Amino acid sequence: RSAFFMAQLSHPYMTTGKTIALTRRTSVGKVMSLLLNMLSGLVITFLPRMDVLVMTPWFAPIIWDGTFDSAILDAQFRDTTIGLTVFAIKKYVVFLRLFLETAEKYFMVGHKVTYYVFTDRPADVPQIALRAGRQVVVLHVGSYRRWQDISMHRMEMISNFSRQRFLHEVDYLVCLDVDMKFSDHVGVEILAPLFGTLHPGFYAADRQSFTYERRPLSRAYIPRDEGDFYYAGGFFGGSVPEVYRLTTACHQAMTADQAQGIEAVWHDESHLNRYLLSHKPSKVLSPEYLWDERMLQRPPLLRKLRYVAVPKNHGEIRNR
Ligand SMILES: CC(=O)N[C@H]1[C@@H](OP(=O)(O)OP(=O)(O)OC[C@H]2O[C@@H](n3ccc(=O)[nH]c3=O)[C@H](O)[C@@H]2O)O[C@H](CO)[C@H](O)[C@@H]1O
Ligand SMILES: [Mn+2]
Repeated sequence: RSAFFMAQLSHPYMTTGKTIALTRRTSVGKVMSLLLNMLSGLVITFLPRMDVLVMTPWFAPIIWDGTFDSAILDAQFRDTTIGLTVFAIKKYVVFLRLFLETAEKYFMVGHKVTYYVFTDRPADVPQIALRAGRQVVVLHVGSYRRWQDISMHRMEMISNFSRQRFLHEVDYLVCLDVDMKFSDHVGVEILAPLFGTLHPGFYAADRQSFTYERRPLSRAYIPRDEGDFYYAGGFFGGSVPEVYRLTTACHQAMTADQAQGIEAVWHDESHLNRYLLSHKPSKVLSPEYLWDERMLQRPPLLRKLRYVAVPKNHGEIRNR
């Protein structure tokens, strides 16, 4: 698009008599549309995205297609090892194959990756052909009866394993839901000391309508007049020390809530939102990085769907 614009600028008919001949034969509308076309070329060249917010009020980039150059970033992160944490407890092991197969196609291609698969069913972890420099580490963990407890205890397990081994094994952690698949590039553009992802249901909503925990008794409480974004529980991460701090704090807050007999409305996601309000992420990922095609119509500003929900039958899969 920018090359096309440059060609137009330097084309002789812009400055010769041909221009006059051209305008005479065309309507005002056509001239206007030519001008608009030039203007949009200019906008696309110098302001890659005019249709979306590309920076938070604390100067953290918001990652949308068109805002980054993978060749530059891949060179910057050449010697980086990325750990991906994913939980497949009880019936959720069925999601692992598609998750891992699509991750091999799209996640951090060309970089060193360790998949940390937390499961109570190690025998059910599928064997997947991996690219060079990538490995699967199966971590045998316990289970809980309620799906909410499994979801929440991910914070505790990531915290514990961060201290025991992730700190010594990888540079960054990317913490993901398993009931999802990759469908486009997810690379080092996401990496930062601390990052969260805009929840696809709320990226265009105002803070009053965010589904934060609203009861002051909970440690996840956020009043109506506070809040930057509504972040999704299914995609966050950062450097290992930062993820260690985040998961430890969220686990402590959930333990304190439990002692008060209260459970935050959206469990770990509510606590993640509370944490990221007082610890501003250094990068924010757009909903390209977490989308649900069954729940939402894809708007034109969403040029890529990089990581999308896999439909699941809640009755069949949860609490089993
Ligand atoms: C996409 C997204 O933002 N998802 C969040 C959303 O719900 P979801 O509806 O996406 O929650 P979910 O059913 O996917 O559970 C969260 C995750 O816990 C794991 N799991 C859960 C149950 C089980 O029996 N076995 C098992 O392994 C699994 O990795 C799963 O992906 O809200 C949850 C809290 O309410 C979490 O914050 C999720 O991260
Ligand atoms: Mn999920």
